[in-house]
Amino acid sequence: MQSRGDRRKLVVGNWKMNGTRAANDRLLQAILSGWRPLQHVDAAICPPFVYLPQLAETLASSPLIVGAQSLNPRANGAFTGEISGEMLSDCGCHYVIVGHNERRRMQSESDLYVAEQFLAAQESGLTPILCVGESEQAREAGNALDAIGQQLRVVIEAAGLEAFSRAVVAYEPIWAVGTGKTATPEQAQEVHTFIRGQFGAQGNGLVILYGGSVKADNALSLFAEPDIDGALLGGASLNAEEFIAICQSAEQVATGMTQ
Ligand SMILES: O=C[C@H](O)COP(=O)(O)O
Repeated sequence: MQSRGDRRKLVVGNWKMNGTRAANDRLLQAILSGWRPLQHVDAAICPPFVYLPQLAETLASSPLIVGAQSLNPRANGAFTGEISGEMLSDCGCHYVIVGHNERRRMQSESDLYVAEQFLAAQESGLTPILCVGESEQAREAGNALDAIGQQLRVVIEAAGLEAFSRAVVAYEPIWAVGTGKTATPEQAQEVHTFIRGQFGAQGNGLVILYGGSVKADNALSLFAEPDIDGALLGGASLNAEEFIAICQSAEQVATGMTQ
């Protein structure tokens, strides 16, 4: 049975709708020049679709992994403006984020649609990062775990538990995303324990990230929690020093766990 020490840590930078070719080059060069090798942590960057080839090329001989922010679940066809999983694989992606709360809200992506994306990602050889999280209202009403349980259940029913051996889950409380309000380590740990519990014995191997205003100065205390295996970063991933420092915090905690 896998334990906490067997799970690699993972830090994923979601650049959201930010960047230009020139700005990306500057940011990537700053990250690469400040990078210190990580033994127990994987690090990935998910830029906007149009910059995937740029990142795949720049990061090709680096330890940094490339991911995408979304995909259309169909294989191909008359879906103007959409991008398939096969296209993402073809562009050098390893991960793809599905169910990010910004897309659930702004693009009206339903739980069922997210489940289709999850399946399509795996069919294309990508590792989905499934985002779940509750609204502020749900938290205040004491319904946070119900809301998250429902989001997970729809994907588990569609894909099966075994599919999560090739997936990552990210807990992102909506009220903490881009707001500067972070869930306390204890609040996040409670939800991560709940999420892991939905997968039975298989949950021991599942990498579960926390996302929502993670910064260099709060990462260590979050990563120290037994069920927080890394972070999905927004704003902090646009700053090389912050991004590197957060990856190093994950390494520090992971190194402590293996000693
Ligand atoms: O995908 C990343 C999350 O939405 C977190 O964003 P944030 O770190 O800017 O709060």
